[in-house]
Order: sequence, then structure tokens, then C-alpha cells
Amino acid sequence: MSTVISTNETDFVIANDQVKGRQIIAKRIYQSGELIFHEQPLVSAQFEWNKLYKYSACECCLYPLESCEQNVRRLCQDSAIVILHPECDPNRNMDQRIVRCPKCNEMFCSTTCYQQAMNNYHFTLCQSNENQEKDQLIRHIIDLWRSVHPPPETTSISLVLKIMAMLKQTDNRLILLQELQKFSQGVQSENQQFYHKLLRKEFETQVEQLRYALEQFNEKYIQLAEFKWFLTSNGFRQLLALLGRNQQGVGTSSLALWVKNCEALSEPQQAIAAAAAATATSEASQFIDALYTKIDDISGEFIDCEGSGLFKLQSCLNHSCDANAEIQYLHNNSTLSVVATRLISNNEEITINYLSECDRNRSRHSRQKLLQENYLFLCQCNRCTSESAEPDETSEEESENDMEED
Ligand SMILES: C[S@@+](CC[C@H](N)C(=O)[O-])C[C@H]1O[C@@H](n2cnc3c(N)ncnc32)[C@H](O)[C@@H]1O
Repeated sequence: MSTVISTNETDFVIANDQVKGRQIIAKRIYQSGELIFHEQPLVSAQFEWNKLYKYSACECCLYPLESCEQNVRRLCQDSAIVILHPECDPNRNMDQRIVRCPKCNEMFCSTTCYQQAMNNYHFTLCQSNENQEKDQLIRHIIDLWRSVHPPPETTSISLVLKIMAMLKQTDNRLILLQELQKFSQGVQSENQQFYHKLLRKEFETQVEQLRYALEQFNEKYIQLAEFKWFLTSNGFRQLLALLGRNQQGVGTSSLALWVKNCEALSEPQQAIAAAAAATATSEASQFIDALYTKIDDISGEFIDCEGSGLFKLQSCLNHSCDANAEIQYLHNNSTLSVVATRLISNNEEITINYLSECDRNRSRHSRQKLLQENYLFLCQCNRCTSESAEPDETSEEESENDMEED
């Protein structure tokens, strides 16, 4: 179940905009850096390819299950690396803290997470060997998914499996189904496009096999009449489009946690420690720079334990090319935080930027093109509206024209 931990009706409200649909409006002033809300996902899962490559995260909350040293050794493929300042790694004894499911050996960061998973979905999905046919079918579904979705993944089939298992295990199926239906649904023609973006046309046969395998899974082990429609050809497209439209990426890592703590070494509590802190920081930052260069060479961009989740409140946040808030994972697990990136006035819409860092400074036309291609909407944010007189040129065309003029 999704739990909004800090919604305060007097802090912000969900409203409806004629063009953009639902939106979140601030009902007080937020200072830059202030936490607006945090929220646990309705459902989340690590990507299947990451798991295959031994990116190790708690099956329930995605907290990293490696020490920082194990993390960098894996990413650099170098078992001789010894990190500086091991005291900055809160996960240095992670091995001893891991909780394993006694039946299937799946790993969790705590007994609480194991219990939560067991109560919500793991009882149904546990591959305990007690029912080999069921275990095989789950593995077949995941393998089929990987065959139609090479890396980088943007969503995980485990989200669908977990939703089905949650519906089986919950005491209140109706509420869970209603929560799912509240996520932005979109119209059929858009859903078709989303679906083809996720799973390209050339994989049509495997996608049908995937749908059929999920249908078998439902019939044999879940027996949910309410879910049958989602496993028809049209329903499956709509289900995957719902995930594509609403899911939020989650990334966790022991390395990031250790880097953050090393950076804090430069903030000595007492002036007398300033010189020692400065030396420690400069040593640490050289070491960190060298590590990132090596990781980049060996593992490229895929550093974090990546996955995705559905978040009830966050999914109401619209995009703006001049956003006033951003998503952070302050607890290094799937609990999402929305943090103000500048002063937000009372009654101002709270927005995030759906574009990657490097695409944010592109021309209005380029940004709108990317949003149209990836999220299927025409951006109507204040920045796009104020730049509407600019020519319909992508950033590349713009710089080519500039070069010709020079
Ligand atoms: C994750 S949902 C955000 C909440 C959504 N408004 C709702 O009603 O559920 C993303 C969808 O919101 C709409 N949207 C978000 N930002 C927008 C923007 N800047 N301009 C126009 N539509 C936007 C688009 O329809 C997009 O597919």
C-alpha cells in the first residue's frame, strides 16, 4: 500500500487543470531546499537486467545490499580496490545485516522489509521450489521480458507480477484496484504509442508470448477475475502504457552514500579540525575522481541499482521546463522525496522536470519534441509559452544555422 508520510492538506492540494489534468498546488511558501513531501511507492522493483548483472538491492525497498567497497569492486571489475575512509560507509558490514527468505534465498535489507514483502506479495511470488511449475513460469516471464526489453530498461515486468500478487494477497482488492485506476490512464491511441515505445513492433510475437504467459500465471496461481481484462491484447497494452506514463525511476547505491559522507568530512564541527578536514577531503576527492573515471571506463553510465515504481502523489506532478522542485532519494531506498529547488510561492504549481539534465537547456522546439516523443504531450509550461515566438528549430538546427551565419 502506498503511504503518503507527510501530506498536510494545508501545505499543498491536488487540483485539476483543464489542459494538464491533475496538478499539485502549494498552499504555503516553500524555501529552496525544503522537503515538500516524501512517499513510499505503491509498488516498486529493480530492473531485471541489473539483477542479472548482480546489482544487489533489497527486493522490497531497493536499499543497496553491498558495502561501498564491494560496490566499486564490482563496477570496476577489480577485487583489489580498497576504499579510503571506510568509516564513511554505513554499509560496510552489510553482509551481516542481509535477511534472506528461508524458502527462496531472496535478499532483504531488514526483517521489516522481509515481513512487508511477505505480507504484500512475496508469499505468492516466492520461488521456493515447492511448486516448480510456478517457479518456472515466473522465470519464463522474466526471461521473455528481457528478450523484448534489452538494457537500458525503463520499467520492469516485476511491477506487473507484484501488482498481481498484491491483488491476490490484499484484504481489500477493491481499494487497491481503485488506487491503480487513479494513475493517469490516457486515451487508447496514445496508449498504443506508449506500448510500442516500450516494446518495439519487431518483438510483437514475443510480446504476445509474454501476455499469454501472464494470462497462464493469472489463471493457475492468482485467479483474479478482476485482472483478466488487463491480460487481453488491448488490456495488456493499456497496463504497460499506465506503467510507462506514471512510473518513476529509482536509483540507490552504497557508493553514492559513501561519497556523500566523504564530502561531509569538509564540514568540521570545530574550527580546530579544519586543517585535518581539508587534507582528508582533498585526498578523498582525488580518490573519488579516479574511481568514477575507472567506473565510467568499465561500467559506463550504469552505476546505481536501478528500478522503477508507481507513486500515488508524485504521479500528479506535472512537468515544467522551469521546474521548481526535484525528485531525490534521501534515504537511499525507494522512499521518494520531492524537494523545492527554488522559492515556491503560495498558490504556485509544484512542478518537476521530466527531461534529463543535458536536455534541459535545449531550444523550446527541441524540448517539446523530446517530451512529445517520450511522454506524448505538448508541453504547455510557462517557459514554453513565453518562448512560443521562437522558431520551430531543434537545438541542432539552431546551432547549424548559427555556424552558417558565422
Ligand atoms: C505523470 S502525469 C502528471 C499528472 C497528470 N496531469 C494527471 O492528471 O495525472 C503526466 C501527464 O500530465 C500531463 N502533463 C504533464 N506536464 C505537462 C505540461 N507541461 N504540459 C501539458 N501537459 C502536461 C500530460 O498529459 C502527461 O502525460
